[in-house]
Amino acid sequence: MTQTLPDHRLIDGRNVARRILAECKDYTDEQNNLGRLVSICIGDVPETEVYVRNQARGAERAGLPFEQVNWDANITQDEAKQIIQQMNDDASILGVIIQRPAPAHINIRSLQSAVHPLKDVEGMNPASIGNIVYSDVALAPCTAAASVELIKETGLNLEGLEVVMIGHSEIVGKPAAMMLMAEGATVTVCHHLTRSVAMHSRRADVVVVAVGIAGFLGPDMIKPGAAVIDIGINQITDEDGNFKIVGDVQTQAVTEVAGWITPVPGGVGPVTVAILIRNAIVAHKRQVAAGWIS
Ligand SMILES: NC(=O)C1=CN([C@@H]2O[C@H](COP(=O)(O)OP(=O)(O)OC[C@H]3O[C@@H](n4cnc5c(N)ncnc54)[C@H](OP(=O)(O)O)[C@@H]3O)[C@@H](O)[C@H]2O)C=CC1
Ligand SMILES: Nc1nc(=O)c2c([nH]1)NC[C@@H]1CN(c3ccc(C(=O)N[C@@H](CCC(=O)O)C(=O)O)cc3)C=[N+]21
Repeated sequence: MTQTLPDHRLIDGRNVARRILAECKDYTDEQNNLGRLVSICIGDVPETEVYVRNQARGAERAGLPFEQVNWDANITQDEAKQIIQQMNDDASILGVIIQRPAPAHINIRSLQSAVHPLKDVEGMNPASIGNIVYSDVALAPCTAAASVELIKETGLNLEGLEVVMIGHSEIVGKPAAMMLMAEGATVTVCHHLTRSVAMHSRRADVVVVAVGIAGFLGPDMIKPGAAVIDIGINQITDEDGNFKIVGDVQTQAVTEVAGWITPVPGGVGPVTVAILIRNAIVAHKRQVAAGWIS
C-alpha cells in the first residue's frame, strides 16, 4: 500500500487559524458578559458570503458572541452612519466590521472612519491604519496581518528578507507592505503600472500576491525556494460547471519551484478570519483599559 505523505511545502493556514482561535478561547473563557462582534454586509454581495460564514464559525470556536447584519442595498449613507454611531455607544457590541465592497452610492471610507477606533476590529479606520506607520500593529487589517503570520510560519527571519508585494490596495497590499517593513523586511511594492512584475518577483525571498486574477503568478515569476503567500480569493467555474475558489497563483506549477506556498483554500483565508477574532480580543482589552467596560 502506498502512503501519501503530506507536502511540507504547503503552509497550513487552517492549522495557524486553529492555534490563534485556541488562544482567543483561553481569553474568552476567563470573561463573562463579552459584547458581540457585529459583521455588516451592505446589499447582496456574493464575494463576502464565504468570509462572513467563516467569521461566524471562527467566533463560535473562540467563544465570542457574533451577529451578522444585512443592510438593504438602498440604505442611505446617513442611515448607515447613524446606525454605526449607535453601535459605537452600545456597550453590548464589542466590535464592528463592514464588509467590502459596498453599493456605489455608499462612501465606505467615510463609514469605516465612523467606527470608533476602540471598536474597529478590522483596523480600517484611518486612525488605526495610521498607527501601522508607527509600527503599532496590534490592531491591523486582518489579511495583511495574516500574510505576516504565514511568512513567520516558514521560520524565515523577516529581518533583511527581500519581500515583493504584488498589489497595493488600501485593505491588503499597502498595510501588508507597512507591516513587513515594521518587521525589518526590505519591501518592493508592485501594481498594474509596474513595468515588469516578474523582474521584481524573481529576485524575492518571499512573494505576496493580492491582485484578484486567477493564475496570475506562474512558476517563471519566482526564485527557486522562495516562499509564496497567495492572498487571492477568486471564484471560478471548473470543467464540471461547479463553483470553486482559487487564488492568484498557479498553485500546482509554482509548488514545484517554491520552498513554501499557501494553498487556496486553506491558506490566508482562515488566518484572516482568526486574526479578525484576535483583533476583537485586542479591542476588548483596550476597552477595559480605557474604562469603557469592566
Ligand atoms: N484572503 C483574504 O482574506 C482576502 C482576499 N482578498 C482577495 O485578494 C485579491 C485582491 O484583493 P484587493 O486588494 O481587495 O483587490 P483590489 O482590486 O483592490 O486590488 C488589486 C491590486 O492588484 C493590482 N493589480 C491589478 N492588476 C495587476 C497586474 N496586472 N500587475 C500587477 N498588479 C496588478 C492593482 O493595482 P492598481 O491599483 O495599480 O490597479 C491593485 O493594487 C482578491 O482576489 C480578493 O478577493 C481580499 C481581501 C481579503
Ligand atoms: N472589509 C472587508 N475585509 C475583508 O477582509 C474582506 C472583505 N471586506 N470582503 C471580501 C474579502 C474576501 N475575504 C475573505 C476572507 C476569508 C475567506 C476564507 O475564509 N476563505 C476560506 C474558504 C473556505 C471555504 O470555502 O469555506 C479559505 O480560503 O480557505 C474568504 C474570503 C475577506 N475580504
